[in-house]
Amino acid sequence: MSALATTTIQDSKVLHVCDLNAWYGESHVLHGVDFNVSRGEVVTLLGRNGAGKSTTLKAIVGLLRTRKGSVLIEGTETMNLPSRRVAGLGIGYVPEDRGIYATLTVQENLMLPPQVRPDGFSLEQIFNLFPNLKARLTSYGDRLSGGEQQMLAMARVLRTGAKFLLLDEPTEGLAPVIVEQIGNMLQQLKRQGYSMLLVEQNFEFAQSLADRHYIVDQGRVVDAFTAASADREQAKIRRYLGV
Ligand SMILES: Nc1ncnc2c1ncn2[C@@H]1O[C@H](COP(=O)(O)OP(=O)(O)OP(=O)(O)O)[C@@H](O)[C@H]1O
Repeated sequence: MSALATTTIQDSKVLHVCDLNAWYGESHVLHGVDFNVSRGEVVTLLGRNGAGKSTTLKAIVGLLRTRKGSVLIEGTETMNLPSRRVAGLGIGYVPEDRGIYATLTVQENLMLPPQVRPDGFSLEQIFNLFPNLKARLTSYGDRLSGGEQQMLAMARVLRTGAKFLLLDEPTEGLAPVIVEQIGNMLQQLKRQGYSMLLVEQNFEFAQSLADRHYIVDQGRVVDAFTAASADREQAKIRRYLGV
């Protein structure tokens, strides 16, 4: 067996990405991305449109398979694992489009993905965290507001037992009051020990949650900030984001 297939390292990192390259067809989009997430941490990937943030998430979970480099999840090298095995390591991905099935009800959408760990959220825990979903249980996916779809998408991965969440722009297109609700829910999950990798355009939202931030530009990580240094260097970060 190759060294890659058998690598398992015990440390406090839930994610260790090293020299990640990825392609869409001939188009080389990620050029050696390096970063990590420790257990219980909330880490953001910030950057301008087209910088490569969503592509980084897709390459990590194996939805984009034309890739090279190393992605250790919970110490296990995943580059040669099928997506099903990657999910089994306890990683839950919420894509930018939220992936809600329009012709299935809220309950059917919730129950669709298989449980990957025994200690996923029960329906009761889901309704405690997302009370709106209880009232909408029999509504079809296409009848939900953007905020309800985002909550359903998050609830669905929590039910699977995933403890490490990859969230692609969870606040995109949502009203400020809903953004605040989603921020509160993510804070609760953080207090419960969930690790999160968050792609965000909304720096204020990212700042309210994250322990650390990475700046992605042209398919590379070009800078990194702790929460404290991000407070001091807001002007520099805004320049990176072009805002
Ligand atoms: N399916 C695809 N096929 C070809 N090129 C793509 C595809 N998806 C994204 N790209 C290109 O890859 C590059 C990185 O895109 P990516 O979506 O990762 O950026 P991003 O940082 O997430 O920004 P955004 O917020 O705009 O999605 C961009 O140049 C984009 O045009």
